[in-house]
Amino acid sequence: MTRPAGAVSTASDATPPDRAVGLELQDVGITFGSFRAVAGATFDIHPGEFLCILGPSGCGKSTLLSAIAGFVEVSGGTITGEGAPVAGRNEHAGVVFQSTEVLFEWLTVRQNVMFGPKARGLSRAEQRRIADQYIAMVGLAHSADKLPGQLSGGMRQRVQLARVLANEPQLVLMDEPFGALDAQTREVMQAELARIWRQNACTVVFVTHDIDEALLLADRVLIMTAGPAAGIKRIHDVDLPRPRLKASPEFLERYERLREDIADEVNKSLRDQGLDDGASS
Ligand SMILES: Nc1ncnc2c1ncn2[C@@H]1O[C@H](COP(=O)(O)OP(=O)(O)OP(=O)(O)O)[C@@H](O)[C@H]1O
Repeated sequence: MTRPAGAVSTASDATPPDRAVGLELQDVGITFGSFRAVAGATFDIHPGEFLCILGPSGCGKSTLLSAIAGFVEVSGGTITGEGAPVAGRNEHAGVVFQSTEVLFEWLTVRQNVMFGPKARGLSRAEQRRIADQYIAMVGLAHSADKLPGQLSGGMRQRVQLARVLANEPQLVLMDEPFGALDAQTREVMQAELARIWRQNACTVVFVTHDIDEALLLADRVLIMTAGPAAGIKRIHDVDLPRPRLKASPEFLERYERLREDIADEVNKSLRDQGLDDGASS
């Protein structure tokens, strides 16, 4: 399928899937020793939605995502899923990190992706079927027998995505997964992710620095305040039909709204770091 440059095709009319999970965060606080990273974070994650989290560098986006994943304990408030508190590792969640260092370098692409299905105790035939399905989905069928060290950065990121998706998580948590990619690979990956999200009918929470990326992908964009004690500044509904075109007047108008909203927080954060305000414009 040919798409205009910069367009990401996602289903705006996708029916909320039965299997997708939602979460409710109520007055969540996260501290590291005496340092309050996040305070008073209250918001819902809707089942089946694509939620992007934007905020100044260092404000607490990864920390919040880690708490949702259950990697970091909350020091106050609650995170609940389907009415029950999420305790410990969130079993519904698959996490995609910015770094691809989490790949097993001594295993082939296929073996990396088979890892989850194998851990779930599926038969070898089933492990391979699932792995090959997700490897094909991220466009790496021709590289299934290669080692991660033989792949480019973008291909490694796709292996990581396939490995997480092979666990068929109901909730996919992504921490700037495309941050290290060149612009062109990033666009391809954004489109691929949008397609997989639609096809797998899962809930996605996606941390990014990039307003364009958030507007291309998200149903809603959550803006965090500058830290310490970062909270939720505002949540924007992205009421744009898909596919979205970066150059369209509607897109640019939303972009400006988000940019204005985030600018104060970025400036505050830069001031706190002793950097010039002008650098953020
Ligand atoms: N394990 C930790 N121990 C102590 N402080 C931490 C720890 N993890 C994060 N922090 C602090 O919490 C704050 C939020 O960090 P976090 O990595 O969540 O920010 P971020 O918004 O994801 O940053 P970036 O945009 O630069 O990736 C920072 O001040 C950071 O130094």
